[in-house]
Amino acid sequence: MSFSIWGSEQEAKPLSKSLQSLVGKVVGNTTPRPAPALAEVKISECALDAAQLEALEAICGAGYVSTEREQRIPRARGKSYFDLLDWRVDQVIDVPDAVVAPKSNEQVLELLQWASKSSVAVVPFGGGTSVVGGVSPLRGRFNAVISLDLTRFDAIEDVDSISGEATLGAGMSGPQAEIALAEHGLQLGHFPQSFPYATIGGFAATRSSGQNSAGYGRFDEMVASMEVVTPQGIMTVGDAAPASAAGPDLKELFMGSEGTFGIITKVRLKVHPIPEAKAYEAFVFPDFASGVAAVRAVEQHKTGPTVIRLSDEIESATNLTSTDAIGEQDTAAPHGCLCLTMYEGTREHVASRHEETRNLLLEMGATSLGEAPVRKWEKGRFGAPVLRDALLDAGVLCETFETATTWSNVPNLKKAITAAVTEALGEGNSVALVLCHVSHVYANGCSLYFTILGAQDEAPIEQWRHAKLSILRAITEHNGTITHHHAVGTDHADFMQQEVGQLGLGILRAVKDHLDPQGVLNPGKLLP
Ligand SMILES: Cc1cc2nc3c(=O)[nH]c(=O)nc-3n(C[C@H](O)[C@H](O)[C@H](O)COP(=O)(O)OP(=O)(O)OC[C@H]3O[C@@H](n4cnc5c(N)ncnc54)[C@H](O)[C@@H]3O)c2cc1C
Repeated sequence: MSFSIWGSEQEAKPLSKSLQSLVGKVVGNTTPRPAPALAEVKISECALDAAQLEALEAICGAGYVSTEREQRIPRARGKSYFDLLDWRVDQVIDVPDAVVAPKSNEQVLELLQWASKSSVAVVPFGGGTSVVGGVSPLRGRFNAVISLDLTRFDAIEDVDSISGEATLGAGMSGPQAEIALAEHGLQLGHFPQSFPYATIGGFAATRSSGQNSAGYGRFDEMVASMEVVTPQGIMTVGDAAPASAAGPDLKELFMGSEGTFGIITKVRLKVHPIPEAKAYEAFVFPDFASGVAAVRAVEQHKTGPTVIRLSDEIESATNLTSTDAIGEQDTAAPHGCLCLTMYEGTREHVASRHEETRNLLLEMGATSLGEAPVRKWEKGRFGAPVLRDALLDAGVLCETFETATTWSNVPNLKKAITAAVTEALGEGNSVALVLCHVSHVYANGCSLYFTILGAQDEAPIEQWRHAKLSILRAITEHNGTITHHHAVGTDHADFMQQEVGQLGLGILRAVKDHLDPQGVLNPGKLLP
């Protein structure tokens, strides 16, 4: 993946005519702010001396410690709007002093113990798709910082197809994992939009949730156990048995710990047979409220779609679910809210789940649009983020964020967030287009995922920081979570006390102090 954009340069796409016209209408004139070439980026000096680099090489092996720009620059930022803007604003970028790639638990342990003795911070790096500042190379109170790349944990260790479990290396990307499992007729079914680049370890470290979560659950629900290396030792967390009552579940401590408690090196996952059949159907609802009521009914009656998503009126009208047609008049759902559903499983199950879900949705006010809109969405679903790069190059403010709440609070929270972002950007005369959808559902509530488009002002980082603060305040004041699946990183850390309370924060700090007494693991992330 290229350092300053989503995906590779070959995947980059110019803005389509329809998207240009949408931007022109909503945002007005903008000043282009293109990303620099790698050779033009100004970076921080390497703070490690020759003896330290030698020590690192003795641990990881020759060729697995690098201080080259080509290695350090791509590991300096994730893929949030802040991260992508950082490259586009002329400044010296703080990059990790070295990139190291250990290959075994023993090497990781030795590395963490060396870092603890040598006052060097360690930032675990999976796919680098964090959108919350999770991989930023913060030094904290240390002299130097290294990026610990998990790439060499890339093997499928063992597969128990009778029990439906497989152990995967934490550095395997989404596609690597699915290809390896497919050889055994198995599938994980975790498809976040970052699937092409994000890794198994990253999914666990951030409690990721994929687009098929209605069918297969969140990533944390797929984890049976994990191998974790901390400066204090190597451990396996989670149950060898399918369930256990032996006290609190320790794997929960590491899920969502964002590299601050330990390095996840292997994950034992619950997997299932590759589905035999699929079915698709899209619907339109007259408004968001009736759509939300219907999606809730589907989840509470457990009629069983694998994917269910509902766009609000503005997202439906801008055609956001169809990458190549964003901004075109949506002929499928011109007035109303688009709802996409997909079903996977055996032929009989797919047929019965589809029928039961469709009957319920129709009863609750939906009109069927057939299968074409869902097929289009499925085809383009990993491609949309590429468009953000073109928008940023053109000087457009474009970011996404998410939260979750109970069904009864959905209207209240959506209204509060929309008002907060519109007001915050409006103060600087940047009109904001606020799009929203529901894409992860639970019996008691759902996530709300927002996409924002606006005009960048002359200080775009400060502009978005101000807006983001207003959004987080609106979320915490209106009973949302600060993150449903993007995690905390640096961007949400100041709101962790509101999220878990002072006592809760104390528990997390006590765990950190026990496992990482010198505090070298990912300083500045998760914990304020
Ligand atoms: C375009 C785009 C779309 C996205 N869509 C989704 C989505 O649909 N659903 C979703 O959940 N998220 C999504 N994300 C967010 C991101 O992809 C997830 O947070 C993902 O789980 C990160 O995985 P990664 O391997 O890239 O981790 P990284 O970005 O490398 O790291 C994330 C955090 O985890 C830590 N970490 C990484 N690996 C390990 C490890 N092995 N052990 C300990 N700590 C580790 C890092 O230090 C960092 O703090 C999206 C991001 C982008 C850019």
